[in-house]
Amino acid sequence: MQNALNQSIISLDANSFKDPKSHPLQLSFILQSTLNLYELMKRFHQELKNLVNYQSFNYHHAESKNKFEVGKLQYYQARYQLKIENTSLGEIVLSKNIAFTQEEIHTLENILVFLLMPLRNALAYEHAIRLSMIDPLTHLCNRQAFDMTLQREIEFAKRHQNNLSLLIVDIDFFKQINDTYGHQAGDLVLVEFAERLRQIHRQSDMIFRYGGEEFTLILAHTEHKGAVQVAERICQKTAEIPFIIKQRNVTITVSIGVSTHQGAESNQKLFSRADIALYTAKAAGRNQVKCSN
Ligand SMILES: Nc1nc2c(ncn2[C@@H]2O[C@H](COP(=O)(O)OP(=O)(O)OP(=O)(O)O)[C@@H](O)[C@H]2O)c(=O)[nH]1
Repeated sequence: MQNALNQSIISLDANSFKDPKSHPLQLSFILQSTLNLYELMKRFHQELKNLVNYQSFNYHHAESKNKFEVGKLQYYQARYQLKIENTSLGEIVLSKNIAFTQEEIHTLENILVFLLMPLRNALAYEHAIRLSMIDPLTHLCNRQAFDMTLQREIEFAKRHQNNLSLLIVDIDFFKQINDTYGHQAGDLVLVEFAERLRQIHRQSDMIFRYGGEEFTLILAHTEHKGAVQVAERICQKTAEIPFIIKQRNVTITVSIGVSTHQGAESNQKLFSRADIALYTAKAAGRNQVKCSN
């Protein structure tokens, strides 16, 4: 098997550009004019396939879990770990069912060099966007991420006629916790509660800190009955296992509103129904689940 590993230093040779469309300057411009990682990989692949014959193109960046895959992996592979100084920019694997020629490897290595800086920029941009979607206290996704995810999941559910439910979970009398034990202790309760939610609901990318002491869960592929079961479990487990605050066992409860997506309903409507259900649970004495009908 042909394997070219750890090619972090690649020599530049403009003569190897056989296709006039892919002149280095033009290629550089094409790659530098996007910060979107997916778009960048798409453009790179489009340019590269004019110069090198291959059947599959695979990009993977382990740290950010980004992937771009075209075609099915074949026996003969050219594999490159992309790096700038000590920063890993991921791995590119090209493959085909006959061996790469020396000329192809040479061209490939020359063209890869143009990807490095735009790739570093795109990864940094993506990282910054991701950070802006994370709540720094609980490390759950934040409200902005929730709005985007709910929109996406509703569209997906409509297209595939899947069930989708929403839970809004609000800690009861949280102000009292702050007032009694201090704001820092209140913060620790939020962190612990977020961790408990992760344990109860394994799809942690669908749990959000909506704001303050309010959390939301998007339950994809979940009909009304299943969503109520999840909500009941959160409610029971929260009340059942006391939180340790300043070496004291403190019982904390939550109220939960549940709604299940109906027909062509908008995300605002789905959210508003769960919110009304939450309000009903609070009004009915808290520590309980209420559903929207
Ligand atoms: N410690 C801490 N407190 C927060 C944070 N965000 C919001 N809060 C507090 O959460 C409390 C919410 O209080 P309220 O809206 O009155 O609700 P509650 O006391 O939980 O009462 P109910 O929801 O009606 O059961 C306020 O005291 C906010 O200051 C945070 O990040 N950390």
